[in-house]
Amino acid sequence: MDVAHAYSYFEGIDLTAIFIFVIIFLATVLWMTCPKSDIPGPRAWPIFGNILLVTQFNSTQKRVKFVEDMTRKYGPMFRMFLGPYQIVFVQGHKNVLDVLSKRGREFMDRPTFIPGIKLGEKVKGSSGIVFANGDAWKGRRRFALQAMREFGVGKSSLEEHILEEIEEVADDLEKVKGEEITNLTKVMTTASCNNIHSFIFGYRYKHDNESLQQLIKAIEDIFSGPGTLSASGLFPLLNLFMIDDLKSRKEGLSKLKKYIEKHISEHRELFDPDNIRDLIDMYLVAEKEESEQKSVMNPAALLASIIDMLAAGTDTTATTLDWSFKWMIQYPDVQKRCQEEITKEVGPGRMVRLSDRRHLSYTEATLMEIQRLSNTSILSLPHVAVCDTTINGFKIPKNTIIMSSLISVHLDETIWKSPKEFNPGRFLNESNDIINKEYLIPFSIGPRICPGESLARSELFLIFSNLLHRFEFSKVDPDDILSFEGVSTVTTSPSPYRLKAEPR
Ligand code: HEM
Repeated sequence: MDVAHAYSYFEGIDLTAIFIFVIIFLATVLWMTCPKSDIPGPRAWPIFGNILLVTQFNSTQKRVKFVEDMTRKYGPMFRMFLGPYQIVFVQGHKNVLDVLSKRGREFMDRPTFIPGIKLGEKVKGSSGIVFANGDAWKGRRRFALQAMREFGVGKSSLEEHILEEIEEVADDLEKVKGEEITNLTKVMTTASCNNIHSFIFGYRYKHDNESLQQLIKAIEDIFSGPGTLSASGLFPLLNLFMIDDLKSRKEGLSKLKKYIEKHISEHRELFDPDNIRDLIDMYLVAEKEESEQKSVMNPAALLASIIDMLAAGTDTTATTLDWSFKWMIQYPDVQKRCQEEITKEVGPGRMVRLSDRRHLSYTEATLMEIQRLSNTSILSLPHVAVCDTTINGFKIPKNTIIMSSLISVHLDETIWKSPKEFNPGRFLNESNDIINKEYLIPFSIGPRICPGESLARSELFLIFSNLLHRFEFSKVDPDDILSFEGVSTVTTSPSPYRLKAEPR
């Protein structure tokens, strides 16, 4: 067709009208395919949703500020879309307790359909506890709690292990007495990893042991990544040019897997049903008993559950301890009052034991205040709506991902007077009894509440009180200005700081 012919072909057709029609058609298609929601939030695009914002949320170290900015724009309940998946942020004690506890069963699953989560489970070889749902989750979680009762919390063997650990931490601090310490995080990570290690594998390492340091490095790799709601898990091409990559998490998981595989095969070889030594032996018993239910207890699930417990139990506890001493050097009067209480109730000649806890209310209240303000896990872990439901009048379709802001409960002005102030006294009444426990939820609440809570609380209490008993912690220079804004990866840790420890 020559040009003259082509021109005559369009003669009589209004090209402007066609152009407008095409634009309207495309705009309608775009509008119809945009993810929609009842809940306020930024405009989401077809296919991608709010991928850039989600990436920003994952990679920003100032996650608290990110959530504050979004709240200012869209209100306390807002949403973003990771591709087609809606993520709803729930804030304030009323809504958070409703979602996690009162109607916890409606929101108790994990979003295992998210590619970032699937990828992690693939590396592990199975789901363990943290990202399992249904009967598999229930069975393994029940097992972990039972093992903790058997070998952990309340058992003198675990207390002895923790006290041994504290002796080694004290030796480490003694070696640098009066000098500037900038790596308290490392000391605390070593201690908490060793504690959980002794519970799972039946023994602990000396601090300078190479295997222990490699184990810690693997756990750090898992926690330094973007977390599970990763944009690059959904669109792997993004790995090429975004910081939001999953590489370190994958590497950490593979290293942990290798380490644990070696221990499991050793346990299988030496297994003696009349001498159950640790969590792995217990699992081998359960595995045999549950042979009918291979989907719950099987070798891959054992391995994945151990990875979960090692990873979940190390970084969280260490980070809380790291925060604790930062608060203590900022508030020397609180530190002094804890020390006076410990000296009065325990005396100078022995270590603090778990049985001393009920006499050390002020020290206990101080740890509670530290957890309230430190918020190691600001948004808990993702949950998912298991059915169509509502939150605070907003429609929540099945499979909506829910991020419950634990920090918003801890800073809720309707519960706490001057919530940003550090004041352990808010957890004590006039008779020195602990109060206001129900609104302190650093371990979350409801069906998914952290199964390691009792173990972690024992560790925190023993390490914190014994170190205060032995050492005076202070700023290196009284003029040092400390920031209490956290740095977020998977957990939220204190920004780097320096301190010194002098034997008392
Ligand atoms: C200070 C220390 C700790 C803190 C602040 C903490 C906090 C949390 C939080 C907020 C969750 C998410 C709960 C939810 O989804 O609603 C969780 C889950 C979990 N934690 Fe901890 N945790 C700590 C120590 C531990 C320890 C020592 C263990 C080791 C046994 C552990 C094992 C787990 C496991 C396995 C889960 C997943 C539970 C499930 O999905 O059913 N945590 N933790």
